Amino acid sequence: MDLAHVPQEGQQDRDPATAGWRRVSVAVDAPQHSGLTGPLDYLGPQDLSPGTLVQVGLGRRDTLGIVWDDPPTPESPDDALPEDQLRPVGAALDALPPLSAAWRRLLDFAAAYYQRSVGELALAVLPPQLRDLDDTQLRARLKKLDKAEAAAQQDPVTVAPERPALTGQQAAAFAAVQALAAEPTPPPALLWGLTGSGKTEIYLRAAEEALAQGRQVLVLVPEINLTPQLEARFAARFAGHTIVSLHSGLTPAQRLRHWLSAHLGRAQLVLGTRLAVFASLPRLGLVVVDEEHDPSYKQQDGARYSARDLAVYRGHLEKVPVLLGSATPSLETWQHALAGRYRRIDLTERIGGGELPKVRLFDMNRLERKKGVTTALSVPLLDALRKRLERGEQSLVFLNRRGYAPVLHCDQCNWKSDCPHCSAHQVFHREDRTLRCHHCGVSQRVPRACPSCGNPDIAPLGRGTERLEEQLAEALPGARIARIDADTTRLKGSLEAQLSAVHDGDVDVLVGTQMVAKGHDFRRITLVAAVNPDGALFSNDFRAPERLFSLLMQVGGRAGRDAAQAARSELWVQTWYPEHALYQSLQRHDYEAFASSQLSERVSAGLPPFAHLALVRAEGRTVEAAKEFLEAAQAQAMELPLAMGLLLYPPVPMAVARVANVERYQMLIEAGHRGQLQRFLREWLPSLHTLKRRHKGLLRWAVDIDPLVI
Ligand SMILES: Nc1ncnc2c1ncn2[C@@H]1O[C@H](COP(=O)(O)OP(=O)(O)OP(=O)(O)O)[C@@H](O)[C@H]1O
Ligand SMILES: [Zn+2]
Repeated sequence: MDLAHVPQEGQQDRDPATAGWRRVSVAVDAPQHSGLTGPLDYLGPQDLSPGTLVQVGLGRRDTLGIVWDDPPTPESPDDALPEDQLRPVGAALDALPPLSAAWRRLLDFAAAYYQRSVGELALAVLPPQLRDLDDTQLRARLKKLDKAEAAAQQDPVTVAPERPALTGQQAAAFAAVQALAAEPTPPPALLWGLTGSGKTEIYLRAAEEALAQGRQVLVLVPEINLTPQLEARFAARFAGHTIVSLHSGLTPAQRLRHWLSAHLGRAQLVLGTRLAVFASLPRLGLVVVDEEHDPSYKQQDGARYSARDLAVYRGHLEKVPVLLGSATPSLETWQHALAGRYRRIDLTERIGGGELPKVRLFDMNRLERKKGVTTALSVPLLDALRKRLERGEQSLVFLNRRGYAPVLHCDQCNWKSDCPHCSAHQVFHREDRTLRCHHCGVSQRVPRACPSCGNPDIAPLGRGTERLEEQLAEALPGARIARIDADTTRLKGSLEAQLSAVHDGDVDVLVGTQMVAKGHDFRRITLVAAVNPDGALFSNDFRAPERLFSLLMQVGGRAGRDAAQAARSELWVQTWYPEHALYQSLQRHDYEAFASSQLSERVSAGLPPFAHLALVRAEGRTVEAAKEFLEAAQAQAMELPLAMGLLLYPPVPMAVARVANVERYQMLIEAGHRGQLQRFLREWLPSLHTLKRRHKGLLRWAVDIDPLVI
């Protein structure tokens, strides 16, 4: 039943205050499972423009809504409630200019594509504080914003910022970007450039151009905290301009302020993470997506959108250029470029003649195997590290696993530190003597003896960054060793402090997870070593090799950025499989060869970008609940004519099947055409809401379109 419109007592007697009002549609946060997907009809004044924020009643509560576009004329009069049964809208937030038609079309598209209700998505991407303010309070906030901006205008920056002369290649790339911007409907562009080839300078120039034309620029980055340098470079280049950031680390008040500044057209530059793709920008002129291949552009809960893909759609909608930058583009983007749908712009040389590090594939099979000897730090690697120390150069040791050891183990009874709530081990963290589950977060003190047999000799198995740091300290006495991972950077500002210690040369050997791989412009690193990267070669996850290749290229790209040292820069890969095609391409820095071999595997396996996937996940109190729901859902799907030609795989447990005592199952759907998949889902998914009510042990289900991990 349409709860929003249950006529309240007395409502039929039309209030004279609403005389002459008309039918308006309003997007409200009605979650999908209530069965209301589109905007709802209300009564509103004649002059209420689409995009205005209004208070409306929804069921028994009041909520914020957005006036959407004119309600469609219903096909039959029965489809719409008669006007005298519609509820009138409440107060409007008039202080705020309406959200633009382009913004509403972006939301319409995203909601339809990711199978969410438009109101739920639209309200979720607005700053949360907007819901709590009335028009008067909002006016006060706007006044404060005016004051702050007037104060900033007081000391205008007069000195023009320094900017380097472009290299020949950069000049050509920039000319290509300019040509793109001049087209009436610019296609998206892939800026494919080696690490350290000066991509950022191209973003800066392109931004300058757009700003000069009075347009706004949106720059998306994967994780803002990991790239303080990029932010600093934009801030330095555009001193005197209004730059705001949008990401989840802001306080609610900051987020509202920054959002307002963008919405009012005052912020000229918006730098943000994936959620910023939904920023309201009335004069958008350019979108940049840095490190476009990065998995963090994909939202992992709620509406699981890809900010990269939505950025491309937004560019198309608003006819503005979208620059996708990467040294190792996602295979989706690469394939678009190969097919000519995206324009490709290449930067093939490092700035200042810096060379890419020489890649050494270190064959672990050649090591003498002795029990108890650590293989993470092979003798030749330690020698190489010592050499750097003697020369006063820096090294980076990369291991994508935090903690001390992934598991504690008793070799008498074979006890392992399993998480009681998840199908995963608890990771041993030595620093605070805890066992912690990285899936559900549960943590406990390390037991003194084996909880199962009492053996006091329980030992860590395997190695994380914490242990690696300890082993390095033993092997390299006197070396200044630092570690950067999610554990050492929990406190606000600690990452920045640690990064600047590296930049200032206060660190000899840096140990870290993928956090150290991202765009840091370290100048003194001449050796990068990946000590144990093989795991991804044989993963079930078809994207694992792609991620490993880009991670290694990216982390290797931290070495040799200073031309003077580039010649002796090395990337070491300790591997049991030196002949593997992935490593062979890596050794030649040959992304193209890697991409082409991956793409041919994907063609034959029927995987993206040649097929389109959707994943339905179900979580239940029991395995049966989750599994049976998906089986019933599949049976319903089979009845639909639209399922013809689609592949519906049988439900299977997720890779980590149990998290926090919840059993997780998933079911994959594969289609040759995007449109076909979309039409099928639109028809099928609504029936799952009803189905859920019949499966009592089912906690929730969700759909993930274009899932990153399957
Ligand atoms: N034309 C230029 N002249 C001199 N220095 C430049 C020029 N362009 C860029 N640089 C400098 O070269 C270094 C590398 O450039 P930049 O960081 O833009 O590369 P990138 O391709 O973005 O690298 P990554 O992908 O590794 O982040 C930076 O220190 C930058 O300031
Ligand atoms: Zn757990």
